[in-house]
Amino acid sequence: AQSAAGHRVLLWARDAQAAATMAATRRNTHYLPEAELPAALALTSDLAAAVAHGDDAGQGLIIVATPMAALRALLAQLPDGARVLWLCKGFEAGSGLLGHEIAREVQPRLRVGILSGPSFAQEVAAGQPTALVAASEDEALAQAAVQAFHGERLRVYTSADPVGVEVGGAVKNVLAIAVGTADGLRLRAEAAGDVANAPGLNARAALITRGLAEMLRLGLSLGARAETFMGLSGIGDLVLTATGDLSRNRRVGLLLAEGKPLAQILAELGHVAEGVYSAPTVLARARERGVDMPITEAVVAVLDGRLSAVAAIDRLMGRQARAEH
Ligand SMILES: NC(=O)C1=CN([C@@H]2O[C@H](COP(=O)(O)OP(=O)(O)OC[C@H]3O[C@@H](n4cnc5c(N)ncnc54)[C@H](O)[C@@H]3O)[C@@H](O)[C@H]2O)C=CC1
Ligand SMILES: O=C(CO)COP(=O)(O)O
Repeated sequence: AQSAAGHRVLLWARDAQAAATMAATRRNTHYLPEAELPAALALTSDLAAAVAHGDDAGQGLIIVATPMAALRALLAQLPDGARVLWLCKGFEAGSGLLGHEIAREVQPRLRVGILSGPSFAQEVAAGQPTALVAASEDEALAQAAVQAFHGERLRVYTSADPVGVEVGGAVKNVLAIAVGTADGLRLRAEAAGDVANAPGLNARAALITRGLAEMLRLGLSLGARAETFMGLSGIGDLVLTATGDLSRNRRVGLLLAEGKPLAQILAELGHVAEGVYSAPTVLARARERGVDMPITEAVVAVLDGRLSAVAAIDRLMGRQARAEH
């Protein structure tokens, strides 16, 4: 998309063979087979060259489009003052940190922001209409993201709430696993011709809405603004990921409901499902702050193999009655 917008884009891949194959075939057959790479897109496996190109003496934009697990190492290699946006969504496993917290820890002199929102990569690559949000405490950087990416097929809004945008992106992945699991149970029940007691469409709407309440509670406790969760990176991405079958996190849930072991699901997926890695850290950070996140808690227990999908629904339904807000 950036090439199409007329920018000089140099795409870095850590694997030299993969970079060479993409340069020759103009396809990324493993990760995005449907898309033809634009002719103007250059490729390299030389990180220093990619960083120098993206930094462009502080005038360019570096976009980190790796899983969350690679963000820390990449940020540490960027020069002082570089302008960087990342696309990854999650809490770092182990440290439990969000992207902007990692940046503050490893490279406080970067100018940082997040590009997030409901955006399946396949649809973006196909030029299908998409709306995103660029979030940064640095207003000029958010505007630079708009300059770079906003166009006929991609609307980019700005936000000054990176905390809210990152919490939304991280928590919606966990909730998509929950909704995928419930939908998987429904599909199984329908196939067996016995839907009595199975979670249906009512349950899906309840999980999305009560999940949004969990996201909001955690976000507020971390300093986010409430209105961010009503936006593209909150409810927008939650609806997309929880209900769209292109979602890898939703697919993890669908397969958990079939009783498949998590290790097998992840091996077959071939892509990252960030919710699997974020779920325990979301829960840990929520507990630190005394925030109640029962759906997240159920997802963690199902992923750990401590609770079956059916028992998770029963546990959520069996909770004590309370006020909605
Ligand atoms: N695929 C999508 O529709 C969207 C994904 N995201 C987020 O973007 C991030 C990346 O997602 P995808 O690209 O879809 O995942 P993916 O699993 O499909 O692809 C990951 C890519 O990162 C590379 N990679 C993995 N580990 C790396 C490392 N240590 N160093 C350098 N490169 C590494 C892989 O080779 C591959 O090219 C995730 O945090 C995801 O939540 C955000 C919006 C949409
Ligand atoms: O973040 C996404 C869409 O906005 C992609 O979701 P998945 O990682 O679940 O595929």
